[in-house]
Amino acid sequence: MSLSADIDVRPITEAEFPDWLRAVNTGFLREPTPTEAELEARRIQFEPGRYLGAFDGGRCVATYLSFAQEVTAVGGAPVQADAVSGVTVTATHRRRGLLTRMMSRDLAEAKERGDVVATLIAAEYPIYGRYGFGAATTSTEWTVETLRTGLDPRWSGPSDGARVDIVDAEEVRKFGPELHDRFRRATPGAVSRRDWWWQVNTGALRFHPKWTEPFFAAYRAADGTLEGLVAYEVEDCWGDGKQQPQDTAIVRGLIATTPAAERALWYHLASIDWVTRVKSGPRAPDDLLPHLLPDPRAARITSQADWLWVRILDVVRALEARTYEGSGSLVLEVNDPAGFTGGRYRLEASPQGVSCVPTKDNAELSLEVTELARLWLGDESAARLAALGLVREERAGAAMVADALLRTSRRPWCPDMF
Ligand SMILES: CC(=O)SCCNC(=O)CCNC(=O)[C@H](O)C(C)(C)COP(=O)(O)OP(=O)(O)OC[C@H]1O[C@@H](n2cnc3c(N)ncnc32)[C@H](O)[C@@H]1OP(=O)(O)O
Repeated sequence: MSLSADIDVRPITEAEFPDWLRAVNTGFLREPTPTEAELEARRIQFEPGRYLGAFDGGRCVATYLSFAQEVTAVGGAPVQADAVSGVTVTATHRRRGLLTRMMSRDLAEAKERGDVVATLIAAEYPIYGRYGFGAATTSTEWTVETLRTGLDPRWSGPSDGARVDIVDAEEVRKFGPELHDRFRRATPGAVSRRDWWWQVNTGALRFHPKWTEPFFAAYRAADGTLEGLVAYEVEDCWGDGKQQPQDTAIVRGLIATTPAAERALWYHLASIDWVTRVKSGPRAPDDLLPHLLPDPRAARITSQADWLWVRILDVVRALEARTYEGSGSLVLEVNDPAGFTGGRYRLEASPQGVSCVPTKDNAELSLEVTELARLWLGDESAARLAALGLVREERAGAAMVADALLRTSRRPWCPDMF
């Protein structure tokens, strides 16, 4: 067995990409050898310096990649993020510190570059807290029993001049990116999508053997403005004796820039003949969906879990990038064992503006950088973290002040997996 120190952790060359991808597939327990189609499709994204590998002898035994992303802060500002993905360590080399070596290197480079945060979607909860990441958004999935919704069974589209139309993948590639840009800039926690995302999700780049073309439906307001898009597939199922269709519509993604678009697209899904069940896919925990239905109990929560994880690399820029609904002042003592952004800061904020500056004043709330990430987008409550012993009030009532400042009227949401 090689010691971890004998294993070289470094950026891969493009020539090493096939071996690296084989290691990714091995780590994610997929068929190891990539097809030519997968190799070509994934190679498009390759960025020298941002793809790390660990090599034992000639073999790639661990993988890690990062790419530039924007995550929307509370209030709509795009924040420069180091998005982390493709993290694997082959089972033969686990628990020897390889992830720690790759992560330490990448976060140091992100800090050096000036990224404000790092982001990822965690495969398992216990992996990333030790590196300063905190779960910053929650994802909820519903299953809707369409026959119970109480919707008018004769519904055939919006009645105010707006339209829902089936559109082709090619059209989606044209208008989707601009619609998504409007959507994500208005949605704290949402992240930017690369052109590659649209290619893969509309079938222009096909490498997954099980990928099938979904249906796309777009919503246009009466004045013609495109305000929503849903991609869904339908699982065909007929009841005993073929007397009753029982199809399930599975939503791959639904984005909308207005509540009217959201309503019309859910009504569309809940009104498709043969479809008796709609699986919503990942939504915000305070999504409008259940309450858009006359009988909200027709929508049942089928899963709820942490989704986007954030690692704050620059406390001042992260806290100054967002807006605040309340007014107040709070001294935070942030502990960052990795040394990127720890310190004592005075946050002064109101709907009119914010300042966050290093201070020598007494701390009022002490917390790890991990917990600050959980609070940053407004999804978590400082009072709850205090009750859990995860933040400490140095002044009585400081957690309540933090909540009045940091919490938001709508919860953040990241619809994407990356
Ligand atoms: C953003 C993404 O890509 S998410 C996908 C993550 N990848 C996977 O889940 C694929 C399967 N798992 C793996 O490949 C590996 O187990 C990894 C990448 C999760 C961990 O890699 P390792 O090299 O084993 O981690 P490393 O040895 O650096 O561990 C550092 C510490 O984290 C702990 N740790 C690592 N993984 C886990 C885990 N899954 N659960 C609990 N603790 C963990 C280790 O025990 C160690 O703790 P210690 O410092 O107290 O001893």
